[in-house]
Amino acid sequence: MGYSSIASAVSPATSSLPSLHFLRNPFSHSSFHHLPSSTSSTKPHISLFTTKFSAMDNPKTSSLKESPLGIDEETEQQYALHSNLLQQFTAISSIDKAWIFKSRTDSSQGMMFSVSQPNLLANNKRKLILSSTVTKRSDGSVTLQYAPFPVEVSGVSAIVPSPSGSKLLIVRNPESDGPSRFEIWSNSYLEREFHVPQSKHASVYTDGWFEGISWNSDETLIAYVAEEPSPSKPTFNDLGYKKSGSDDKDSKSWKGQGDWEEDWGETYAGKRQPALFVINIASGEVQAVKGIDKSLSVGQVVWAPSSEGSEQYLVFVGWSFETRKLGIKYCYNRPCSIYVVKAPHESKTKENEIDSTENAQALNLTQTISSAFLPRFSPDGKFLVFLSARSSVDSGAHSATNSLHRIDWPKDLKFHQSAKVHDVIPVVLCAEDDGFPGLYFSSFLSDPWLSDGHTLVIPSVWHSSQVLLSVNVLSGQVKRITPVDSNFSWSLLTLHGNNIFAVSSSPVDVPQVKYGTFVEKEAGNNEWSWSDVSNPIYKFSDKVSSLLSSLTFSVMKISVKDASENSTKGSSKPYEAIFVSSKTKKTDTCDPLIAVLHGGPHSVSLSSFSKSQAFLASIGYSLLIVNYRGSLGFGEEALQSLPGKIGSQDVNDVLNAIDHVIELGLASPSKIAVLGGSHGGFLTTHLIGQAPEKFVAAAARNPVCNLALMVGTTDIPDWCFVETYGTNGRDRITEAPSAEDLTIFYSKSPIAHISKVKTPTIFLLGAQDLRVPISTGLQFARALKEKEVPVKVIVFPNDVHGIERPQSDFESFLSIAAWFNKYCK
Ligand SMILES: CC(=O)N[C@@H](C)C(=O)N[C@@H](C)C(=O)O
Repeated sequence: MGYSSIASAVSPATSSLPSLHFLRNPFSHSSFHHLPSSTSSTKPHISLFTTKFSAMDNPKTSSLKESPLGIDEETEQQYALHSNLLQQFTAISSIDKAWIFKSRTDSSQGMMFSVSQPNLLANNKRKLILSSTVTKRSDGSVTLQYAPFPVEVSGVSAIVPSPSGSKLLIVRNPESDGPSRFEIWSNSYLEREFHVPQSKHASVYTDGWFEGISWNSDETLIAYVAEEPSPSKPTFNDLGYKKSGSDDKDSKSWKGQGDWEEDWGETYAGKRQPALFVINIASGEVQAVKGIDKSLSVGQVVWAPSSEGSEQYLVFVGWSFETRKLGIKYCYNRPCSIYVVKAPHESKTKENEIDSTENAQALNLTQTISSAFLPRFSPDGKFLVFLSARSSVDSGAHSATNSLHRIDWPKDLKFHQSAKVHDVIPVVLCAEDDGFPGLYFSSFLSDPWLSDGHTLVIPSVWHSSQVLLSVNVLSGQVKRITPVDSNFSWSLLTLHGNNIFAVSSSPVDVPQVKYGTFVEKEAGNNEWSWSDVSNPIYKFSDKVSSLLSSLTFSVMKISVKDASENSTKGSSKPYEAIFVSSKTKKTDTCDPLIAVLHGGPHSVSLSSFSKSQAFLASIGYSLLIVNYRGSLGFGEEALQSLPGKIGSQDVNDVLNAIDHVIELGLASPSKIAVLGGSHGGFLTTHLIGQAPEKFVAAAARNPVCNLALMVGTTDIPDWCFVETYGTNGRDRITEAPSAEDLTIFYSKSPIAHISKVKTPTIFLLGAQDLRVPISTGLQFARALKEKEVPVKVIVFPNDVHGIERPQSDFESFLSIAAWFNKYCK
């Protein structure tokens, strides 16, 4: 999710740990240094309006001096004042993943942590691996002994241990048109290395959505998802067209562009056709899986259980589309199904070629449900469990409450399209006060099972926190297994048997690794017990530590103001806001307040650690992070109350939450700023138009300011219809909106209120954003400038919707701090 809606797990860290670059270890490659696609450019950002209008203000209202650098003196001072602190926050590492391996001895096991840390200078993320040994003490607790140093891994796109833990697959994706590299490591040596050329396939998907990399049970084959080779392009030379078939490159010919093909939109630029492949790790032979209709994009592949001598099958998710591919990032409303297909096997034909075509048509196992993804087999292979976003598909909302399902797997491998789909956890419409609000998650561990073989452990959003749940997939019983009295957020790292490693954090507490185990009490009264274990990277700056210890947070319930007789029960229940403030009240006056608004709108701000928010709180702001109705984690009725009412219900929920803290004496009405991205930017720019007296400063990151402009240029025009009209809007979706549609889009947009805006506003815009194209933010900023409202715009030329590249993120929050300090202190 974007815009810190779900902050990543982060650990205390130090930037002074040595990084070892071994020439030949599993994670480094001497000749190939992979950078995430978004990190390759070092071009400076373009700050619009910097010459004529100084770095920020309108010329008529500002008397700021312009420095030769194009930065005014005040901004320079602010940058100098806060940049070092922001760097210290930026340097805090995140614990991204962990793997636990089979026992070395009865009491100890090997474990590996993957940790990342932004590298501002290189504008990429440093990835580190730290090994450790877990030792179980007689009292049931564990200790972790880490290797003395982490190892930096570069150029690695995916790390996937084999089921037995005796082999490790390392995938290195090409930067441009080189091959994809597969390395198979065994203990400490490289067993095999294969280079798969672009003519076979382009990059392997490691995006967390289409991604699926799966070892078969005897560890001889790996199934994975990769981009199909690009379609051939016409070649021309000085005589005209060069007939196809000749791939020769010479200086006298050139490649044309060929037909344009739709891709999957935001963050998937150029990704058109994820397809299935299997590599044999003895021979390096790569086969495309046959029998899958070309109209399907596929992902999330796993091997079906197999017995010796029987055929092997693959289970995967397929996404189809009608006339165009609509953006898929953050959009769970794209219909998808689970399929089964025979895995390719090598049988020699007359011509001695590998043939894997017979009887190979993929079968859709979930035709009765509009969405089925994240397939996982039970350890005994008797059933297949999957998640469904059918509420989202059926309503058109981009994300909604999920449900969990089960199919019994046929022993005789005779598959039926009409396989019975059992409901394990249905969609929760309206939760009892402290009851389970429904399932909200979109990724699983590859092996999420407790030792009984039928209980899953999953993370899920529960109001403003992420908790861990156990789900018995036979009985449908759901239990919250992280402490009920904790309002921290938890994420799952790995589990083994009934032992869980997780990370827990809060807005004012850096992530802490936790160990959880199942304590068997009297019959039927088993409990989970949680303890702290040492963090993989444990040192961070004393300054950050002391600033964080001066902060506190609470989760507030806010009563709904506009509930009517027609409102559903779920939409009349209180929503929540996370309030972060200084522990000590220094004077009679309150600290200035920033209302922080997530995007989506069907996303959530979690009670987890976010570096940028902690930085703003540390420099003297209280934060009110509002989970307005429509957010994930509060049941389906509350979520579905928003589509059709954007720009009013959500705006009023935020104003109501702000009034709540003012009434409690926690904020001063004259010192309120607002900050949000995407739909949170829609709210930010709406609020300064609809409540112009309320806000003294605003910051909008890739904001939706004009739906009438966005609808024709975004990768998700359907979103504009559904959020504007509600579920009925699905019938109006078209590439050619009518004049009536455009009028309604305009009237529901922040731009409709522009004449009232007077709040100084900073805009942070990613020029590569396909979701909310830069034109909508620029139009609003230019209109404000025309009205002589103080405006600053920073455009990040190589950033997409999330503006997450380290230098862009750093400059964004430093500039937001400077802007707020100028107008809101
Ligand atoms: C579905 C979607 O991407 N909506 C955008 C307008 C938005 O608000 N995006 C969220 C997810 C974000 O935080 O970027």
